[in-house]
Amino acid sequence: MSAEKPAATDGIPAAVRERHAELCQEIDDHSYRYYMQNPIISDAEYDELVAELRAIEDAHPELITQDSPTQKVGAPISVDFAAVEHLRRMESLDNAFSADELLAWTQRASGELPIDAYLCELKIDGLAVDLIYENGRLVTAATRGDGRVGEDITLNVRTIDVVPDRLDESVRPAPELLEVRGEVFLPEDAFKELNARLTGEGKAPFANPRNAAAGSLRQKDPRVTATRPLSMLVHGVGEHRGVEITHQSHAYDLLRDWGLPVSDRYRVVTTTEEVRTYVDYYGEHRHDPEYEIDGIVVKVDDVALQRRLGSTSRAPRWAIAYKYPPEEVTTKLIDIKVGVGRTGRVTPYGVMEPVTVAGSEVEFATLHNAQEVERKGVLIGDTVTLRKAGDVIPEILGPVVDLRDGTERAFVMPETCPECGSPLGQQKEGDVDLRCPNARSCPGQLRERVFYVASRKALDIEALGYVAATALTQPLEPEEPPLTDEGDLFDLTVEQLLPIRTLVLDPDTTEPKPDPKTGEPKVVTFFANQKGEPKKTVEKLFEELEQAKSRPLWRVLVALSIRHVGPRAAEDLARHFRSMDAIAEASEEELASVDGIGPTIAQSIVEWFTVDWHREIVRKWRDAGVRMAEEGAGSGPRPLDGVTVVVTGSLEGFTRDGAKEAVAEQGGKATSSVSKKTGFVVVGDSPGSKYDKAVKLGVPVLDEDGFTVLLEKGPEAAMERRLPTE
Ligand SMILES: NC(=O)c1ccc[n+]([C@@H]2O[C@H](COP(=O)([O-])OP(=O)(O)OC[C@H]3O[C@@H](n4cnc5c(N)ncnc54)[C@H](O)[C@@H]3O)[C@@H](O)[C@H]2O)c1
Ligand SMILES: [Zn+2]
Repeated sequence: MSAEKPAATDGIPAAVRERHAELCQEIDDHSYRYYMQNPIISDAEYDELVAELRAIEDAHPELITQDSPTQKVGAPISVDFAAVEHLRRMESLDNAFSADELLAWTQRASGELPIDAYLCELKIDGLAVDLIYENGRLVTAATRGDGRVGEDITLNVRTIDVVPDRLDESVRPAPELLEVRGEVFLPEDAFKELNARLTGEGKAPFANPRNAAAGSLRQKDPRVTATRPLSMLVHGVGEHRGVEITHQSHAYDLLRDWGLPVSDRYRVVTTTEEVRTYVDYYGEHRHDPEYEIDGIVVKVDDVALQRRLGSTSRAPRWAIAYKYPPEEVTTKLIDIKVGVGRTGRVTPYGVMEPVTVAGSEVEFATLHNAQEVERKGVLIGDTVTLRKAGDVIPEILGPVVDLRDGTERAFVMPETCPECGSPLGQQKEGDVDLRCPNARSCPGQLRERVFYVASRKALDIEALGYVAATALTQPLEPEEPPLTDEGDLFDLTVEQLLPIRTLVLDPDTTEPKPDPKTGEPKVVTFFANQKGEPKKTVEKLFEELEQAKSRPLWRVLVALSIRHVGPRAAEDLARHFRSMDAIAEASEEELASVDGIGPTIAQSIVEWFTVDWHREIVRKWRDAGVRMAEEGAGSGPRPLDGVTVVVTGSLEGFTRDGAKEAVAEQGGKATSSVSKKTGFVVVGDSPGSKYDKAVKLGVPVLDEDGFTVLLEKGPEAAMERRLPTE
């Protein structure tokens, strides 16, 4: 190739030329690792390198050679496998990194040719595999390799359950020749189990499901592959004889009939707007499939038009991959610390070099328990793959083992509570969790419980946030905190609050936040201003505490932090027993006989009420005027408490206002605009954009019958009546 390179006298700055060469080398190295071993950078970082290379080549097309990573497909092939020449070239895909880029592509394509339909499908993050069936029998399976020649992995692919050895001929006979393309992947759960098994055997775990799938499939010994629950979905046809294929979707019908695994998540659409809807839908439902996806693929459905559009050196012009913003990044796991929660559970969490993923900066990720740390096989000091999906909490997937340098060390679960020093223990034999037994006065547990009393799930006291909870339970000054348990919460006085000075703790880690000016831990007088007068928040706090006293009984129950008693169980208990006393006096059997209350909850409640200081909390709250019983008939928790409902279109049995009143009567709120917080959207005849919005946001949709169920039986029963929206 070097002979083709233009001489240095062509005006390209030497630095650009050098960077170009460096990028080509670096990208080739990463490709080699990715396809042959395990990658050491995330796909997003890799894509950035490629984008930089492309930008240089766009500015200086003379630098482009056939050898550039922008011009070729995939990887070399390993000597561990025999080489197989593909009957038809296996291509890569061009990428669009924004919806606009994608739509520009569809608009350009439809401008050039009379395209009447696009097929949209998920871009599975697995490995490309080529299957060849001759007269219905699987004869070869191969990796993509460089697109022309791949590796023979027939024996390994035969171990995959969903790949038929013989095509099913019950609907139609198999063709003489059929080359099928698809993606092999390891389902998410199987990935987790595999890593647990590997670490249990003292072997290196995988960094993410895609690497695990590749490592499992490209085994020299197919017996090893057979132990890995790989799966496959097919998404294309190469060479074929003895069958006519008119459309991509037609191919999928045939493949499905022949017993090949075809996804049922693809859609054939006719407009650009529908392409966008599909992209948006899976943007919100990215984790519905059991495999990882990194984008969606849009293909021209008509095969004759595909042929007319043809291919570049590495990718078809009739398809494009839209990539979702990356959710997986790599970062350094600096430390593993432990925190103590509201119920005394002590949980390890990873402290990482801060990294931006899915639009937010992530620095911490829970690791649940010591066993989980072991199962994931991560060491302190590892580079790890971190995933943050939407508003889901960030998760460490696994270590990048190839980057270890020997300085990494294993996490050891501490034996004492990080907040109060009490020796940790299991509550029951066989528990995976370790707990701090010092429930009443462990500052960590008390702070978390007080914070929880104020949460939306419980008494909803906005002015009592994490700093206030810290200030009340663990101030720097005065020495005696106003609260030594949550019993005195409703008896606080302004005089108690004003002298308080407190650290500002980070709710995620319980570590002090630094003062940006000094770098020292930040200390505040939370309730008093500089003159020592109460701040606005004090008035608000007392107002909200007053309001909290008349919240429904079930919320009071939740606020007590009885293990296993969340909002749902609390509602069932309140509805059945109607007073705190009745619940406190009920036997385990009586409790367990209530609908929705199992033996675990029943036992936990009885145990809770045997503790003196617990009963004291109830007594003090009652004395302070906190509601301890449902008042009169019909004023109990209603099925739609806290649920917002939007009714759109016309219903037969209700007028617009009638429907709203019916919702309000059951404790719900009828609103007119759909948001993520909407509980249900009820659609009558000719619903409009609200229906589309509900589908887009994943809000459950009900018809009129479902609405009646919602009013009579509540949200849970209504969920079972939700309309399919896919
Ligand atoms: N982390 C690393 O070090 C590293 C190194 C090399 C490559 N990579 C990753 O691989 C990508 C490049 O690989 P590529 O050339 O395979 O391109 P690609 O993954 O962007 O797209 C092409 C491939 O998508 C697959 N695919 C999945 N679902 C499909 C569907 N429904 N229809 C058609 N094809 C589908 C096909 O196997 C096809 O070969 C990079 O963007 C990067 O994300 C990462
Ligand atoms: Zn403790």
